[in-house]
Parts: sequence; C-alpha cells; structure tokens
Amino acid sequence: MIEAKDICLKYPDGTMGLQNIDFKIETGEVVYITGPSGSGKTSILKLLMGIEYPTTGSLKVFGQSMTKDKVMEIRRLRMIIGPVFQDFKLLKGRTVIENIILGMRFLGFSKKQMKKNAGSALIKVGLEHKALSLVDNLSLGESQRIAIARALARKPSLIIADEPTGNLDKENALNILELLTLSKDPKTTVIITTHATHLIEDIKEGMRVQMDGGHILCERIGEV
Ligand SMILES: Nc1ncnc2c1ncn2[C@@H]1O[C@H](COP(=O)(O)OP(=O)(O)OP(=O)(O)O)[C@@H](O)[C@H]1O
Repeated sequence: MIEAKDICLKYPDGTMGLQNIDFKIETGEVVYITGPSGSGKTSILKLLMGIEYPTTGSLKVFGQSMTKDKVMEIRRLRMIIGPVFQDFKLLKGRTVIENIILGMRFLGFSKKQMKKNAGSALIKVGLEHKALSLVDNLSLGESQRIAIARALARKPSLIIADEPTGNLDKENALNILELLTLSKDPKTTVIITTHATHLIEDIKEGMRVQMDGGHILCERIGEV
C-alpha cells in the first residue's frame, strides 16, 4: 500500500535529505523509524504527506503517485491521514472534545458521527473524563493522548506520528507507543518516528526502520 522505489530527496540548497530509499509497507503494519538527528526521519514523513516530493525515484501511497503535478489528488489523500505532532498542536482555550471534533471537520462526518467517534477515541486513550476540560490544563502525557485521540477519531487509513514520545518519561512514552499500536483499527497503518531506540528494542511485530545519513535499513519483525 505504500511503496518507495529508489527515492532520493535533494533540498533546494543541495542537501541530500534521502538517498536511494526503497521500502514497502503493508496495510495495517506498524513502522518504527529511528535514527540520529538529521538522518532523514522527518524527510520520509514529509514525502508521505506530500509536503516534499522525491527528486528521483517513485513513491506511491495508497496507489497515489506522489508527484508535483498531483496536488489536488494529494490534498484528498491527506484526508485519510491522521497526523500526531510532537508539539500536539492542540487549540488552546478550547475543550478536549472541541479539539477532537475540530480535527474531523471537512472529512464528511455528520455531527452525530463526529461526537460518536470523539467519544470512542477518548475512551480508547482513557481520558473520557477530560472531555469537557480545557486543553490548557492537561499534563504533557495527557496532551499527547488527546493528540492521538484526535487522530484516531478521524478513522484514518494511515497514522503518522512524528516523535510522539519526545517530551515524555519512559513509562509515558511506552504507554503512548502501546496506545498507537493497540488502539488502532487493524487496517490502519501506523508510522512512528522516534529518537528513542531503547523504546522499540523489544517490539514483537512491525517494521523497524533505521535511518542514517539519508540511507535506510528495514527489518521486519513477526508476521505482517
Ligand atoms: N528544508 C530543508 N532544506 C535543506 N535541508 C534540509 C531541509 N529539511 C531537512 N534538511 C536536511 O536534510 C537532512 C535530514 O533532515 P530530517 O529533518 O529528515 O532529519 P531527522 O532525522 O528528522 O532529524 P531530527 O531527528 O533532528 O528531526 C538533514 O541534513 C537536514 O539538515
């Protein structure tokens, strides 16, 4: 469902963000991308979201070729992606439930469906009791769980989480990884970047992707 063939990404200043990248990600798979700062993790996510395009090589996401001339198609593709940002991007001064519902605008859900999805996503992340709290008063771990609930409520085909464990202690970080992998729909593919290789040493299944200097090494663990 996501296939990269010999991709290179050269930024306008000449920096090679990615070099000769090949990978294939199946529907429902969980992919952990690790690697040092500057190794190319975010560059891969940018390509998957159509924020950057491969300079050479080809990338297909759900059958959609990710090329510059497909702007409208890629805009539509973004509607089935649930992003989770390291800095949460929650709207201050609004309640938890409002933030989740705002994340579902323009996706074609009825009001009733939005409320239903928001409620079940909150239950999944264990924060249904915070529905009416202002996001301003949440702890870091809670904010991250709400950011995940917002992504889950969209019923995305692909969740892209950029450093979702970045600001958290080990216990909270492991909880977040567990949430992203266990509370998802079986058909939802999840791609997570993390600096914290120790967090994913013991994973039982999924794909571990090691980035280094724009190069990639993939290792599949367990069955797809
Ligand atoms: N817009 C840009 N213009 C020029 N170079 C860039 C741009 N964005 C990223 N780079 C470079 O591309 C390389 C890969 O960057 P990328 O952001 O993908 O790394 P990363 O692994 O996500 O790093 P970090 O963990 O620090 O976020 C780095 O050398 C970076 O400096």
